[in-house]
Amino acid sequence: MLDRLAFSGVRFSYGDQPILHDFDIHVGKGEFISLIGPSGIGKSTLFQLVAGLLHPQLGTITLNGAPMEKRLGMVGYMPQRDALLPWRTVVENAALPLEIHGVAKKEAQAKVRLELPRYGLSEWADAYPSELSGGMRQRVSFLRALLSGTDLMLLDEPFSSLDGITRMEMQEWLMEMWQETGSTMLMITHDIDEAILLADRVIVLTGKPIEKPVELVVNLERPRTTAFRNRAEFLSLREEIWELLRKNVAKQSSGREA
Ligand SMILES: Nc1ncnc2c1ncn2[C@@H]1O[C@H](COP(=O)(O)OP(=O)(O)OP(=O)(O)O)[C@@H](O)[C@H]1O
Repeated sequence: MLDRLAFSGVRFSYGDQPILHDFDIHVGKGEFISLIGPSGIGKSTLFQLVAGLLHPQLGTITLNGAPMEKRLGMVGYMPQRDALLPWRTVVENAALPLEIHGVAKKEAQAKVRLELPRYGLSEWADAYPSELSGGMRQRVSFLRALLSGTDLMLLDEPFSSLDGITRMEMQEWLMEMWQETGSTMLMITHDIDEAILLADRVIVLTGKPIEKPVELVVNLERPRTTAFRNRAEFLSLREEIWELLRKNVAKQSSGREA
């Protein structure tokens, strides 16, 4: 089967600061991939390359096996903070990508209203972002990204601004949405437990430039709940990822001292 997304031999640098060197990843259709790595390693740069906002200096990025120059609009993007427009209601915010694609306003908003129940937002259709909780705002943001008409979603630390309890609720909710929609998801997170709980594979990004990402398969059945965190397989994966990250941080700080 064709990869939904593939990086082959990708090289990218900002001036003389190398970020990726001969970088390969392959993401299958419908997979959930978590990307984890230390701050500043290049995770957001990776997303900008996927979205076509940046271009590799060498190598290729393909969607469904085809190299695409213009990928903007072919991926849905959910940022760390919801970036909802404060002067638009829930329905008006979520309908935005449909309107941009030329769907008439009335029709776009009717489509959004049909979706709201499974986002737990039926009662909030005409509310403004300032009236919503953080979790609700992120659900609107997710719906908006999904309505951009693609099944390839980039989630950039989607729950980092939420409190611990809401974050756990949202993780379970996202797993349900992923299973319902069959979307392909790439999620950046700094949270090892979140990375494992949600993903089929965790890709650990280390090194400067990032060269050979370490990929760990999460062999836990689905559906999963946050209680899976206590399982022996989960704990051993967590230890393995932490070891990889710790080694890398230690290497970087000894490099700085040298
Ligand atoms: N437009 C740019 N021009 C020059 N350097 C940049 C640019 N954007 C990012 N960088 C640098 O590239 C490196 C990787 O940045 P990036 O934001 O991709 O990392 P990150 O892993 O997403 O970081 P964080 O986890 O802190 O969000 C950093 O050292 C950053 O300072």
